[in-house]
Amino acid sequence: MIEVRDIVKRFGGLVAVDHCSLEVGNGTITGLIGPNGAGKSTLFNTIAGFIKPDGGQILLDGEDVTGLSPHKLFEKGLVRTFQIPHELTRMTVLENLMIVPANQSGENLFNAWLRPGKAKADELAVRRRANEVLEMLQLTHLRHELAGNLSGGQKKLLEIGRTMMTEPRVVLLDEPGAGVNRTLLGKLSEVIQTLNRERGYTFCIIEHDMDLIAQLCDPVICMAQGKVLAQGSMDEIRRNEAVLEAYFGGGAATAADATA
Ligand SMILES: Nc1ncnc2c1ncn2[C@@H]1O[C@H](COP(=O)(O)OP(=O)(O)OP(=O)(O)O)[C@@H](O)[C@H]1O
Repeated sequence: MIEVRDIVKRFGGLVAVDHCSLEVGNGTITGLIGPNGAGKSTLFNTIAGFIKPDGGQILLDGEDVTGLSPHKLFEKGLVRTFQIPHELTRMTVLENLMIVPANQSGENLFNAWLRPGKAKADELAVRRRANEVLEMLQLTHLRHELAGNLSGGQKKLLEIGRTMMTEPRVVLLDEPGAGVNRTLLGKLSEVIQTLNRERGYTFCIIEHDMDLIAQLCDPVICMAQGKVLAQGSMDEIRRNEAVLEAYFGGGAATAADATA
């Protein structure tokens, strides 16, 4: 689904992504791990169009999409989740979902005036979709709550919910488990797995919580110093010497420690 070919990204003299090549297979939940500063977020932002690479190519389903804007990539079905922006924290959970669909003709004042019936029908369809998403995320009881009042885990669910309003093909998730309690983490994994199995979403997930990665992801790709160091199942990654070296710099730790 995504092919990263020889991507390079420099910040001044620092090479954050260094001739990195990897693939995210269609229908997979691919994990991206690696020590701090390995270049994971920079690569993510490059794939999602927020950063222009200094070299290399990104292919989406075989099409060269290198350098396209996030907006164009979004239209092509590639979405990167973000923290709920500050302005949206003062809107309700339901409103946060309803403002996502870009092509809702009701948004256009002229359209609403010329074709009020169509705008109304679109709004109803979006509302129905938003309610389905809330149901699936078990957030229905919070639909009129301000997004800013949600817990960290509920906000993460809402971030994923916002991607579900547009039926994307690939979702890039940056640390979905960060700051989320165990109960909601279970819910979050369940939602990701359901979207993957039942709706065919492909996921690429950056995560430091190795339990979550082990539970969700196959394959797992480990980056270090801007490059891919190893790829395989979580079991293979746990046993990989180069991965250990990257995490511990040759210390006496075991592979289990590196990925625990
Ligand atoms: N905007 C920027 N300007 C300058 N340097 C940057 C910028 N963004 C990232 N870097 C540097 O690029 C390198 C890779 O950073 P990146 O955030 O991609 O790593 P990461 O693997 O996501 O790390 P972490 O797991 O800690 O989030 C780091 O050395 C970082 O300091």
